[in-house]
Amino acid sequence: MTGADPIEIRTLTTRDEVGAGFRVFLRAMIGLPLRDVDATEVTDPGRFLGALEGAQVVGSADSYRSWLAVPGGARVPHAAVTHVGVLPTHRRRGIVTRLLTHQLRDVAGRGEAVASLRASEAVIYERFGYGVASSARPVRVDLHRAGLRPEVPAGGTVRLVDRAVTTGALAEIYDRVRRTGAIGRPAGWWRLQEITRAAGSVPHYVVVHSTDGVDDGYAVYHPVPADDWFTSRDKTVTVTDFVSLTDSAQAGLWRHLLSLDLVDVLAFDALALDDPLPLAVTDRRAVHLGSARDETWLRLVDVEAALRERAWGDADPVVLEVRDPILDGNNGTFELGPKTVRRTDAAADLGVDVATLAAAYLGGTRWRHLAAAGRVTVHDPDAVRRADELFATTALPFAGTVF
Ligand SMILES: CC(=O)SCCNC(=O)CCNC(=O)[C@H](O)C(C)(C)COP(=O)(O)OP(=O)(O)OC[C@H]1O[C@@H](n2cnc3c(N)ncnc32)[C@H](O)[C@@H]1OP(=O)(O)O
Repeated sequence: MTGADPIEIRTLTTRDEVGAGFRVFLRAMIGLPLRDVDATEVTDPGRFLGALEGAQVVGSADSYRSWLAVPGGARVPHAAVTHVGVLPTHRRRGIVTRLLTHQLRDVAGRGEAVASLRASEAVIYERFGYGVASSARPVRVDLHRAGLRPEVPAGGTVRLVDRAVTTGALAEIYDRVRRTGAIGRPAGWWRLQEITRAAGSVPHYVVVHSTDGVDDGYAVYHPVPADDWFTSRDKTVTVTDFVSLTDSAQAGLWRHLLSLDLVDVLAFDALALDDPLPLAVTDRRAVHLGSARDETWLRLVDVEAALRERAWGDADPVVLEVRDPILDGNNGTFELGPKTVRRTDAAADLGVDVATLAAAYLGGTRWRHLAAAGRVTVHDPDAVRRADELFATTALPFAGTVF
């Protein structure tokens, strides 16, 4: 065995192996509850990668097949990367490097043009070509001070839904989401929500909104356990999932949540940085905006395909040189314009690594800011302005899904 590589990277195939991979992730994360879950129920078959030392799984990297909504509304085939972990006994030996490199090639082979993840730490994933493409922030609303302004639309009707019948109804609404940055939620994701809620002692409530008889939004919320909910003067309700397909649904759901009796504080886990809620209340200081944090870490797995899928603003073309140290097929120079995306031999106006391009791809990061940070090689200063116009979007990207 001298010289043999003791670590093998491969797809975990059996139920036992996938379970072992899932437990490696939970152990690596330390603080996540060690749930007694059948991992095959909450993962996509054939996508869970393991690092094996003999028969023992010591590292994990998984993904779901999904889609990503890109500027212009197209949905690009997407790998939602998750369950990445290496046992504390096996760290800093290059295991996750091998897993994530293997995974990127696997995702490319499946024809998925992009991958994204939520990062436990901000220093892990850039080396693998991921960049921060969307941000989010928590928001708290003081319900004793916040009232909706009279101009806010009335909204439609809201009904409380029994938890037992929710997943199908919510998935049907969610599947119509078009916002840039939204991702498809696979069956395993929905199943994990059900299992997590069922395992806890905290009640979860679901309200569905309809406009003219058509369901167009929903919210999932739960009380934050207080020592004594009955007498607490700081009763907080947290909204974990807020989906509105229309302005009517957004307003109707606000109306419901802001008028809950008993509740002192309404907390949203994560809202887009440009969410209009602060604009809709009479007392602006009743809405406390938390710190922005990275949300989508995006990887362009097939740069050319990803660039072709998104819509562009109106500006003269930019010639962009892209460097990708892992997926060689992405290296090259591309002409980008409202009517063209093509490889070219022309001299580049700007040069970036693939992670920096991912940060700009959904319109959530400005080229002039990236250039100011030294992350763009600028051959033609005017191209920075043109790139900002080409990549601009009306709304900031936001996913609103943790996986
Ligand atoms: C999408 C998700 O699932 S997010 C959850 C990610 N998982 C976790 O955070 C669980 C806890 N952490 C872990 O399991 C591991 O530390 C991992 C998975 C983050 C890294 O695994 P390792 O096998 O130790 O990484 P590996 O040895 O391949 O390191 C590659 C490089 O990244 C660096 N690196 C890896 N993790 C970290 C970290 N947490 N902080 C700083 N640097 C890191 C290494 O120093 C190394 O740098 P180098 O190439 O310059 O030497």
